[in-house]
Amino acid sequence: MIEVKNVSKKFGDKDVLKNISGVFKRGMTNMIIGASGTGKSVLLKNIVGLVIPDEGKVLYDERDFIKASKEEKKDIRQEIGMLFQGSALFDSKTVEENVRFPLDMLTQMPLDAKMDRVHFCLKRVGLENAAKKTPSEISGGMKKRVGIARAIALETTRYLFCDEPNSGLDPLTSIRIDNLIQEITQEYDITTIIVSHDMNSVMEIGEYIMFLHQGEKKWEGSNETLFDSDVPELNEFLFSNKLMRRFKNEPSSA
Ligand SMILES: Nc1ncnc2c1ncn2[C@@H]1O[C@H](COP(=O)(O)OP(=O)(O)OP(=O)(O)O)[C@@H](O)[C@H]1O
Repeated sequence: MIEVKNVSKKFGDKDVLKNISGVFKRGMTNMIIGASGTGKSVLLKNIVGLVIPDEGKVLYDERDFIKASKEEKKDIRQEIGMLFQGSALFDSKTVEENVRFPLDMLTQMPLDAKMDRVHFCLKRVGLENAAKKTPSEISGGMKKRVGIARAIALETTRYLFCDEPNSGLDPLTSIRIDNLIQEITQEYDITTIIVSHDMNSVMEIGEYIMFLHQGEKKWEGSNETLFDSDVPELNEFLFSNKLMRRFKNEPSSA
């Protein structure tokens, strides 16, 4: 579980995050959603320690990340897997070398054990036959899978952060990636936080959703309750496209 308590952040005189609190539970796909420029990525950066909040706390299973010693921070970082926007793979390395990268950087494991782990992770994401390929030889969806395999390569992974995991993917591949992230979250009992403005993803896997608007948390809930809200900013966000407006105006056939 990750708890964010009263987090605020200013850049210059601009309040980018205003007193944000929320609980991201273990074994659940938690999402931070909102329009562009509303503070989603800055909140994620505050959670992972790339940005230090001006005020507030970030607790990793009760461990205060901001106040933690260097050693404690190192321990927490070993438990974090990141799936970056655009996958961020090394083009010159093979798929297998990309997945091995965190093991090379952060562990003293013998090579045999590393390779076993790499192949286990590649198998889990359905890429056991692509181990020797380079990123330029595989599709966008496969690259995301490599990114997921790399994010869970460390056996210590307890937290998974995904920044726009579906960017650049077609809707069907996006849903497959969403489902894979959700399965892995449940299977390994990970606390997953996904930053997204993809409504398909939100509806597919948004078990806990935090909606940000201009740096403020305006709503929280699940994909089950998303459409019951009377928060104008959320409704404006949800019904910003024609398809959703049509869905809103169609009487239910149920
Ligand atoms: N390092 C920084 N210095 C100054 N301003 C910043 C910095 N990082 C982000 N901002 C500003 O903070 C605001 C929120 O940015 P953020 O990247 O969190 O938005 P976002 O909701 O993730 O948007 P998008 O969906 O487009 O990625 C923006 O106005 C951005 O310009």
